Amino acid sequence: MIRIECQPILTAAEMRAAENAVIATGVSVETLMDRAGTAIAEAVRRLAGTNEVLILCGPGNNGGDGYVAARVLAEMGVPVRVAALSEPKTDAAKSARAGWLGPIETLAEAKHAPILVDALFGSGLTRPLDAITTPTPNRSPADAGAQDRPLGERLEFSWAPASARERSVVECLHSLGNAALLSIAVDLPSGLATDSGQALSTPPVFDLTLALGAVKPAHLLQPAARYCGQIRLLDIGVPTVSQAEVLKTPSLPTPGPDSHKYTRGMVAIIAGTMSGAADLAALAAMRAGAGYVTLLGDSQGPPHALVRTPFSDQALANDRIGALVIGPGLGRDDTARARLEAALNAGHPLIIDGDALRLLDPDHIKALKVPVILTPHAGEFDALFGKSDTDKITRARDAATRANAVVVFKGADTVIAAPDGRVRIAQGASDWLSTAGTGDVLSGAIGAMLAAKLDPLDSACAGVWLHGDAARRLGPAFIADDLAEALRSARASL
Ligand SMILES: NC(=O)C1=CN([C@@H]2O[C@H](COP(=O)(O)OP(=O)(O)OC[C@H]3O[C@@H](n4cnc5c(N)ncnc54)[C@H](O)[C@@H]3O)[C@@H](O)[C@H]2O)[C@@H](O)CC1
Ligand SMILES: Nc1ncnc2c1ncn2[C@@H]1O[C@H](COP(=O)(O)OP(=O)(O)O)[C@@H](O)[C@H]1O
Ligand SMILES: [K+]
Repeated sequence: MIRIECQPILTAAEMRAAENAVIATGVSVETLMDRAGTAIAEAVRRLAGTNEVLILCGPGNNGGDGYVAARVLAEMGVPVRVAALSEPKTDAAKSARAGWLGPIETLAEAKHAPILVDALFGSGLTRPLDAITTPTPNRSPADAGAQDRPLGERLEFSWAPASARERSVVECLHSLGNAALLSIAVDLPSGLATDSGQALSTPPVFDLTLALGAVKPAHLLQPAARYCGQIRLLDIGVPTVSQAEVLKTPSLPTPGPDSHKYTRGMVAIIAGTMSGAADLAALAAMRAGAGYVTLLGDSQGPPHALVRTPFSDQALANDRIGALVIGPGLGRDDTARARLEAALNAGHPLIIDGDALRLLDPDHIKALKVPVILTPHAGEFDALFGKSDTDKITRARDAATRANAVVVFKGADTVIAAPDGRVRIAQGASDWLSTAGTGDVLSGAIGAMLAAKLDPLDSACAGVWLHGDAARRLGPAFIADDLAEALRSARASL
């Protein structure tokens, strides 16, 4: 089981293409399925201890993985039962099922077990689960005494139309999941759309999801990600590359004997009508490691290390400024517009956030001659780039190209895109980030990275990583001020 940080993220089609490339070298689908099922079995055995395992198998290759895992677990001596939704439909899944010599229960009548393994649907799901008319065998395993049969004795049933007592797949999954001590999803919890991260049906929340061969968008994008629990990758010997990767721990420069405040990087923050937001961005830039932070505009109070200067074109003309943050608490009045115009013309690398995003359009941003990082939340993104039903990765990537800027599309599933098509997706940090001012903190943290001369994509990634790590450290009910302070601990952990 491999941690997913830094791993490539593949869509369902990209994963199929990667598998097909391996198959073209002479490796059969059955071999890949065997590798997947064996890796699942090994992971499950480590977690299950002596507890009984129930594996739910669907009609496709996800179900095939389940049958292989069941066979391998049984060979290892782990108590394991199988419940199926229907007969397998693919050749590989049929052959995997043939390798399982134990009984097969119907999903609708499956008895719960302490360890639940969901191999109903994976990356092939295209419709909601509720639309499935679950066929049930015309002779139930209970009637046939299937539970009492020894391993090795085959039960053959023909599949008949649904009976009146049949329950929906979603209902079965929820009740089996609730009754389990540990629930594990194979590749994805059944019900999720691999590429968009939409929940076609609502699965239960799993404890662990074992991604097969590669991380998929649904492991990280909301709402799907909330159902996955911990995510670990299983290697099935399929080489993968992608322009999209899971956000990694940054490697950041630390001061040396020759460092001084300006070599560490100078960040300027432009204040506006709500100066608290700019204060938060400034504090964040300082705690993220900037050597010199100046706030241009009106604000008061600690920290004393923050250099407060009235806004002026002259203050803005300081050529030591390595990153200029504009937007947090800026307002949208005439003064805000004038400050924004001055900021865009100042020639410094820019982080554009909050209100400033509402005062601009993509063409205007594209025309800028300096590196630009945009940090919109969903509302600001829609206002700037238009609403769309397309998935968040595509939207972020298209926006980055359109504005020729790095786009940090924020949320519980922050997607960072560069104009060249590279994408990084953050693993969910803390839902307690849903509090006022945390976005201001992010813009300041990114400012510190850009001023330290990281390239714009790396700056955005490092800022998002520090922000998420700081939030995780704080636990519940923190406020944005705490978050800015905690960036120091996040940096110290590197
Ligand atoms: N292709 C390969 O080489 C490998 C695939 N693997 C597994 O295969 C999975 C993908 O397999 P599949 O493409 O067969 O897809 P799934 O097993 O995810 O199941 C989808 C199958 O059910 C049908 N289907 C889709 N939505 C449905 C619905 N709502 N109701 C009823 N039927 C529906 C589809 O036609 C498809 O055949 C991966 O998630 C992974 O677990 C692994 O075994 C590794 C090797
Ligand atoms: N569950 C969540 N809900 C809301 N924000 C979240 C969540 N998880 C992470 N975040 C992060 O919290 C920050 C919120 O920023 P933003 O919406 O701009 O707030 P504000 O404008 O009050 O500063 C973003 O960095 C976002 O990615
Ligand atoms: K599954």
